[in-house]
Amino acid sequence: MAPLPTEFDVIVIGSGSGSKITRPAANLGNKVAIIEKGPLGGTCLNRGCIPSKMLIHPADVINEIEHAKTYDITVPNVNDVTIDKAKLVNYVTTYVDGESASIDPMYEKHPNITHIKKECAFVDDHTLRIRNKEGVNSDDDALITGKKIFVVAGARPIIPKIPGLEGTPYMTSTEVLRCEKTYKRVIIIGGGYIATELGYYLGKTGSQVTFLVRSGFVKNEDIQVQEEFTKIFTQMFDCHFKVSFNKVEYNNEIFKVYVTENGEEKVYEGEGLFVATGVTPNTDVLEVKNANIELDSRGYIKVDDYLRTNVPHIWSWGDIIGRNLFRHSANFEGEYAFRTVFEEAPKGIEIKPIDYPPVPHAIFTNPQIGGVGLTEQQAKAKGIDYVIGLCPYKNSAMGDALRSKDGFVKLIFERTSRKLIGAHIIGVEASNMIHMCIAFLQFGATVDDMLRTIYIHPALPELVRNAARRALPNF
Ligand SMILES: Cc1cc2nc3c(=O)[nH]c(=O)nc-3n(C[C@H](O)[C@H](O)[C@H](O)COP(=O)(O)OP(=O)(O)OC[C@H]3O[C@@H](n4cnc5c(N)ncnc54)[C@H](O)[C@@H]3O)c2cc1C
Ligand SMILES: NC(=O)c1ccc[n+]([C@@H]2O[C@H](COP(=O)([O-])OP(=O)(O)OC[C@H]3O[C@@H](n4cnc5c(N)ncnc54)[C@H](O)[C@@H]3O)[C@@H](O)[C@H]2O)c1
Repeated sequence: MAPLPTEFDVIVIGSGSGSKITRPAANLGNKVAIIEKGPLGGTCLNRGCIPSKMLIHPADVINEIEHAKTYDITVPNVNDVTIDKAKLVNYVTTYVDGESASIDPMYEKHPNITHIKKECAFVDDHTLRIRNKEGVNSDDDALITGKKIFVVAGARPIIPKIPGLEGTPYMTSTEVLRCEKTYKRVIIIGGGYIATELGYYLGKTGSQVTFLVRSGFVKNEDIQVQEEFTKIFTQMFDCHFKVSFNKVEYNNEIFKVYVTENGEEKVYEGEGLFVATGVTPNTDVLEVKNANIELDSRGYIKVDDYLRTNVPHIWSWGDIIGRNLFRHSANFEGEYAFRTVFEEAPKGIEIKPIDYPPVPHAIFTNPQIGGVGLTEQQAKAKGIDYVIGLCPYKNSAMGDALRSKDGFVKLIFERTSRKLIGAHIIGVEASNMIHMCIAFLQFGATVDDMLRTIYIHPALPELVRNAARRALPNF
């Protein structure tokens, strides 16, 4: 490898939403270093959003086939429907690896970009060491300096300290997404985004899954969404709640998970164990303390309303600041950082603090969940006088056509202004349906605005109108 240039105008650490700076800043003539220890594209492309959704869709197809009898369609031997998992995983892996590899030449060919394919760590607030070996600092590590540094190094799965777990071949999401094997039984620890999405995928593609959940499923959702989700998921899969974990054993290719459940000691067995208990920021590996970058109590980087750290020439966003752990919010932040630092500041334009529109989310299970704005419990905690409108899927023309038994649209309005303050959807196409509510919320729509809108008949969004109608008598 040719010796690295040592001085840069801009250093970007992390190639996920860090991509919002790398090429745009280089196109302006800045000498940019992008430091990425893994494949280009970050978590979303390589081990997150993209591969997970590509695997979940075939699981949805299997689910549809299993429910064919609802429409009097006979599928011979419905219990024998199988999937070539190795082929599917191979297809998805090839796709994401190809997409990632396609970013490489864009960086390699750019005259102003130096792509450093190694792990880095701070030496001081302008200097980074480029490690020859991951996790180890050595005297022959190269050092580079940057005038402006953007820390967009994300987060990684956190592993709980359960006695016996360390050293066993458990899987995190990273391994599940590339696992070609179908384990007969998989035990899943966790009940959040990753456990439910990938647990659904595993459960529909040939494994018997057992969810062991510390508290309950999808705890950040509106309380009624949590209840509906739990009702549906427990009909589909073996689910256990209020579980505490005592120890894990792995012998003869079988995991045994020892737990206490409702005061009773129990043991669950499986050939696979999937741990999905949240993430931890990559600030430790980066040795951000050497740059005196302030962290919060959980180890996430503290930034102000301009995404600046306490060090004036260092900015940060995305998972590593722990605000919203989504690719869409990280992209929004990255675009703000580029605009303010490289476009507005040099022109002397007064920089405004980042103004987040409502940050929506979706969970791509079956049923899907889509949400934006306040949950009912948040509205209550804030002392807001609110009005609810709720319409089950089955009370709509398209819901009937789909033979929906479950799911609903729930809208929350502020009583005096009549404005929408929260929308929560659980059911078919919830991740798409929520978008009209995102727009209504962002543009300050009232219940009356929502009812002055013409909805296509008989499309699913009529459910949103029906929920708004049902709110009216409650004002
Ligand atoms: C299984 C799964 C499914 C998901 N599904 C969704 C979804 O459907 N929708 C959604 O919005 N979000 C989803 N997410 C979350 C989403 O992937 C993240 O919020 C998003 O990718 C964060 O982007 P980022 O730019 O902050 O960090 P990342 O994309 O994680 O980028 C950080 C990069 O920094 C690199 N890095 C870290 N430390 C160093 C170092 N010391 N030296 C060099 N390089 C370093 C890492 O290799 C990484 O590539 C999912 C996550 C997972 C795990
Ligand atoms: N569709 C999406 O947008 C999507 C999909 C996947 C992941 N993500 C993002 O990735 C992040 C990480 O996802 P996740 O599912 O790992 O986190 P999460 O916070 O959603 O869920 C973590 C789960 O693990 C449990 N848990 C935590 N500590 C535990 C412990 N010590 N023992 C047992 N259980 C424990 C929690 O109770 C919870 O059920 C999410 O915050 C989310 O923003 C988003």
